[in-house]
Amino acid sequence: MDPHERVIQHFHESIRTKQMAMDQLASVIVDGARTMARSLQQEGKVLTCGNGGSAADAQHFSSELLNRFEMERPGLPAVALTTDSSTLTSIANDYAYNDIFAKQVRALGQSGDILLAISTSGNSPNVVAAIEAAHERDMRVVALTGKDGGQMGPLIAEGDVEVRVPATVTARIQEVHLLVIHCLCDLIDQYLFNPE
Ligand SMILES: O=C(CO)[C@@H](O)[C@H](O)[C@H](O)[C@H](O)COP(=O)(O)O
Ligand SMILES: [Zn+2]
Repeated sequence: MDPHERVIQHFHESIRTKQMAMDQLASVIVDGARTMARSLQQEGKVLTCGNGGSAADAQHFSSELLNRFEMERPGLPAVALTTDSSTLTSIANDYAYNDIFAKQVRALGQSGDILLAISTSGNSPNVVAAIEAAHERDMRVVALTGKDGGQMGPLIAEGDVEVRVPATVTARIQEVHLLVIHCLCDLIDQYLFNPE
């Protein structure tokens, strides 16, 4: 094992995946940002969820909305459903781990809100359940997925947007998800605060 070579290989694969994603995903990312901006313009909010690295991504996105991305502007309403350990542990303890996001979506979600659902496999049962809960609440879903979209793919309904990264390795998919999140933040700011 040559560690230097392995690092170079990670960079090469990340660059290649981002290039493929750029070619395939630019317009669907624009759709996702437009869907979110429209909701925010109409007093909606964004709820975010995911597991592991995707939980970090969910929090990353919500903090950039609540505070700011690159532009000076008022905070925007977003809630990461991954952060309240009392709520997460009580739902997991009293009901099931699979319900940790769905129960929060049913409590906080209102018609016209957005769920940003992040899963590299599309198969995390708690994220799948959150999408079902969001649809019950008449919310739209912006899903960041990868691989074959997993169980989340078929749940994408009219008005929802799925950004499916064309890759199978979790780390590569996550690296693109972060870039997509920054594109969404930038476009939301443009739609809301710099319209033509
Ligand atoms: O960050 C990583 C791997 O790079 C892990 O923490 C990863 O996010 C976790 O294994 C997740 O549970 C994977 O869930 P998902 O992306 O399939 O929904
Ligand atoms: Zn990771």
